Amino acid sequence: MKIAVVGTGYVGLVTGTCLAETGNHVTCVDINVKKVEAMKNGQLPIYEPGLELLFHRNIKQDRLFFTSDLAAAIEDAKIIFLALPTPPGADGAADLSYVLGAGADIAKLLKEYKVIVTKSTVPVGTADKLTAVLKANTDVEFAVVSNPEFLREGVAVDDFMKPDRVVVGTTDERARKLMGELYGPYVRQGNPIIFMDERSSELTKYAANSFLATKISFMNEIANLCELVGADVDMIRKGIGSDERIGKRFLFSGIGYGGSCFPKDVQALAKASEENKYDFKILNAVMDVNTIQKSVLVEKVKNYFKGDLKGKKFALWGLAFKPETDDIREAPALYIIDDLLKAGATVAAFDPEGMKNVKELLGDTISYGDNQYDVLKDADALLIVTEWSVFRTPDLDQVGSLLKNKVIFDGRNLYDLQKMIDCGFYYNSIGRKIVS
Ligand SMILES: NC(=O)c1ccc[n+]([C@@H]2O[C@H](COP(=O)([O-])OP(=O)(O)OC[C@H]3O[C@@H](n4cnc5c(N)ncnc54)[C@H](O)[C@@H]3O)[C@@H](O)[C@H]2O)c1
Ligand SMILES: O=c1ccn([C@@H]2O[C@H](COP(=O)(O)OP(=O)(O)O[C@H]3O[C@H](CO)[C@@H](O)[C@H](O)[C@H]3O)[C@@H](O)[C@H]2O)c(=O)[nH]1
Repeated sequence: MKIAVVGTGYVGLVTGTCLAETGNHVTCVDINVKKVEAMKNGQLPIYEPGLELLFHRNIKQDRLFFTSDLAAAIEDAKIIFLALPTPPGADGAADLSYVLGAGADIAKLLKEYKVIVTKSTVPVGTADKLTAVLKANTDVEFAVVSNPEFLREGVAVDDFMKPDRVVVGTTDERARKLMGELYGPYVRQGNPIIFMDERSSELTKYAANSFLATKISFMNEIANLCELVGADVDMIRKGIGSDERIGKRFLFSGIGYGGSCFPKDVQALAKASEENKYDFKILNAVMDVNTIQKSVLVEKVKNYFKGDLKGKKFALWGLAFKPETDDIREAPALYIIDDLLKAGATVAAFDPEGMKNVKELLGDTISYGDNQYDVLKDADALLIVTEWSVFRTPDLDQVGSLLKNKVIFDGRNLYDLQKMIDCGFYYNSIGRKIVS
């Protein structure tokens, strides 16, 4: 099938590449001309495990194309995916200008029936708004479909190729048939394509992200309580996670959820509720807990150093908002760096993939290492911020000898408490005993 994907960010590029992988002819279009040129030259603009292989294979076999010309991209496409940004506006509501703007541009180019699919995360009622924009600009028939994306960065290719479910919101029979045909190869293991109306589909995406964010904030509150009552959050995680009704996943307490989705989507759902005169109390609590949790690690540091961080040097392991991505949008590391710098400290950081983006954002306000040990020299303490695999089993003798003090603050609970005692570290993690 001929497909167009508008927007080649984390979602658009993965969607386009994975749709080409099952034999479709996919043209990806982006307004960022430099990015398009780089992709045409075989350069992948993001780090996403497994994507490079499929990207090169599908370009080489003439199934995956890039352009900045919208008309050329959509000319023969039966389905046009919109994978455009929906950032928070000043009031927290999702900004739909990219999606609606692209809708108007597409409408003016329509010559025959096409299916226009929103992959972007959009509030309830967007399909209606998009339909109205298209109708105002064309007399040609079309269908607007909601098809939210559930991929996680770092495992995006797997999530797209083998989704837990595909949600398709449409009341148009022709569109339903085309979407079913397109997604058939991705649900061969029996995971469902769940068809529903557009509004339910749009809300499903926000409900999923908000529920997951709620799980995380809940566990962060349990962790904070654990520290007061002398319990261990990791034991509690195991204890409740083995109940199938709760489930083992997404119960890890830490330094708050980040990334380009949870913070903005929880906020957008709260805003949409407010606009509908509904006081969604849980969401406000989830956001409040997350705001507090982002400062928990630096609070621990301040307590240890009796409030005086002036002139102290801190080593940071991890900058990306989660492992296996170079994405630093709403990364807890950025909040931690900001707090440390404001307190008069200096920061030396290492991240396997996230340093390029942080350098672009922060320049030399912090220093960077070539590897994780580089940043430890003469540091007053080490802070673990992202749980990259490479940080899981460090050479603790080397860590201890490079650091000025054998002090670790761990925002991801990577290490065994007894091991840290045996190695002579002061070790302060989340929701567990402080050991030294
Ligand atoms: N990142 C994720 O993990 C993820 C997962 C599921 C859903 N989503 C949702 O998907 C949407 C896209 O997210 P993303 O992370 O891929 O965004 P992104 O910022 O990485 O990419 C957006 C791309 O769109 C391009 N663009 C902007 N305006 C354009 C236009 N008029 N025409 C063509 N291209 C244009 C930009 O240049 C950029 O390359 C958002 O609504 C997001 O909430 C994201
Ligand atoms: O037990 C956990 C799991 C995650 N996190 C944090 O939650 C954030 C989000 O993590 P994750 O969900 O793995 O990454 P994303 O790539 O942001 O994916 C989420 O957001 C996407 C965009 O909407 C959705 O498509 C995905 O289904 C949804 O998981 C990160 O800061 C994690 O550190 C925790 O603190 N504890």
